[in-house]
Amino acid sequence: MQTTATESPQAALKGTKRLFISLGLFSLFVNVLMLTGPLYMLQVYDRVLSSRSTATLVSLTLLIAGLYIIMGVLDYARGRIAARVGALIQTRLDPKVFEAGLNRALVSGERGRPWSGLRDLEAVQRFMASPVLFALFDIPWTPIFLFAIFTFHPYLGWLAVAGGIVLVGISLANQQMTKRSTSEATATAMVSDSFAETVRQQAEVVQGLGMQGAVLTRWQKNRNRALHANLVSADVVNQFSTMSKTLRFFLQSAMLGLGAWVVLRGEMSPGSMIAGSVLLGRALAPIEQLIGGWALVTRARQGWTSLETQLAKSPTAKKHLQLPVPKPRVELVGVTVVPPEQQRPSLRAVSLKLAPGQALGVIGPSASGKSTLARTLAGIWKPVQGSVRLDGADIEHYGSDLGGYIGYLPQDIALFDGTVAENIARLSVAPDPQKVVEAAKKAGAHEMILKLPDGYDTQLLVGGARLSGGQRQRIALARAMYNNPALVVLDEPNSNLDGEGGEALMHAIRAIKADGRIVVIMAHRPAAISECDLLLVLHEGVVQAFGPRDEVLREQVRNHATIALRPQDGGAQAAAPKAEAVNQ
Ligand SMILES: Nc1ncnc2c1ncn2[C@@H]1O[C@H](COP(=O)(O)OP(=O)(O)OP(=O)(O)O)[C@@H](O)[C@H]1O
Repeated sequence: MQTTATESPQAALKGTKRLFISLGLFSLFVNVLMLTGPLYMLQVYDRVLSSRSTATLVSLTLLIAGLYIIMGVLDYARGRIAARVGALIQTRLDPKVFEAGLNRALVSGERGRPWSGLRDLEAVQRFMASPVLFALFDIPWTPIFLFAIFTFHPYLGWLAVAGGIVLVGISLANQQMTKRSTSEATATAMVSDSFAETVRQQAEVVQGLGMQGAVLTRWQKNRNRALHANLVSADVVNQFSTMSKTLRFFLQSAMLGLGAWVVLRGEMSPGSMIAGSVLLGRALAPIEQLIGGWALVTRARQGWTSLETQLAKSPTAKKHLQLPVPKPRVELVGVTVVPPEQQRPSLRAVSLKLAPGQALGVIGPSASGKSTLARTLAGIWKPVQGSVRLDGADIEHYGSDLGGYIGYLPQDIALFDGTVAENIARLSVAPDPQKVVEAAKKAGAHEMILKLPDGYDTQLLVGGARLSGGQRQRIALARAMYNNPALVVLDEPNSNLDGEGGEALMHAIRAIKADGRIVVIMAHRPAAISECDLLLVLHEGVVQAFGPRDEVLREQVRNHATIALRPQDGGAQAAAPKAEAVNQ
């Protein structure tokens, strides 16, 4: 059976039909073999006891022992098959669900929201591996067992049918009453878990600002709601489970009682009386099992539906013809960008061209669109209008290869669980040591990394070294430089750097330029643009100026001086000559 990744839950079921048919066949044999118990009793009571033949008893017992062994093997086999179908579905859907989680996180508004994808999938897998699934396969046999009871005596048959109807009623009521509490328990547990995770990640802020009490109260609110919903659901399930169990016990005794009465009337043998009672137990067992495991069924069903919606919403990466490795030429043509889930563009009609070996500095006040431009250049946000071109091709046409051609250093740096080398190599399975060291050297981080406890093999995050903000930023810079990307985008690269780190950054920018590649630096601090040839000034998402750095700076200073010197009631003209003078 292929384990290739699929795009939807339905597609994940492809090819499993045969496995489900074999589950049905195994269940058929298991259920047929279940008849051996009642048949054995029938024989023992009606034949052995009356004939007093020990030989018949021994041979019957040996026969039934063999049949029970076969039944056990078949039951075990169907359990294995079902668990593997569950695992197969999970393996097939895992990549798509994981990707859907990533896509969802890219939509800013969704980033902090709890996401249930992987848990939904696990719920489906758990259900497939549970005996509750077999209750569904066994239920079709209930009418057959009931029919067998009818063959003993219609009275017994009717009693069994009545009992069955009451149990089905109980199971439907159970289903109805646990639906709401189960989904509430799932949703609130997710919210509280996700809050706990955020708090754990921000433990230092929580400690530093004395927020422990407040976060605990907030977390407990949802936690308790989940607990309450779980309790309600467990109580209901327990209540119905007990009802059904008691009813079944009673029915089995009632069956014996009714059977005895029928035997006394001479209308049935004593063996049928016992066999009828056992058959009744078998007929009702799947219903009882379903009632007990209903929470699992509901959760799996919710998970399946939720996966269908989530995966349908998550865009599928288009297949692209693989383009050649791009040369470092970048062009923005009328690029307008609206951040995800926002209405207003944060970048409007930006056009510019960058040639190999050029460094562009982007400046502007807070919220002027610098990070938006960085994300757009890195292909994270797509323009609603215009296009970003790398070596003449729209960056979208590079598909998933794009990341390899671009180096991106975001404002919020995240390193991953792994060694320094693995982090620099962007978590590739087999990092190329030469390329790792080359990137670190170009980023001016090599010496700093060598001083770490295990150098490039220093473990980061889980159980590993705690790095300073500057060290993290320098490793992230090396990661952006890995494999010599045609375009390197640095969003506030010097926010955490000291003098040495700042010098390393300048070294990195010079290295990119010397290689004839392109670097774009979003900057707040003037030091970061000292190596830039070009400067772009953004204001409220609009280009205010673009051109050679010194020209743009001069223009900016002139404008600034013009505004600063402009009399409140006068015009710019009056101050202009003075501004000129300022520039000279
Ligand atoms: N993740 C996001 N989701 C939605 N809107 C965003 C997001 N990031 C930024 N914006 C919006 O885009 C606009 C431009 O923000 P951007 O981060 O690009 O500015 P910036 O110039 O980088 O600011 P700063 O210098 O403070 O980092 C802002 O109005 C902001 O509300």
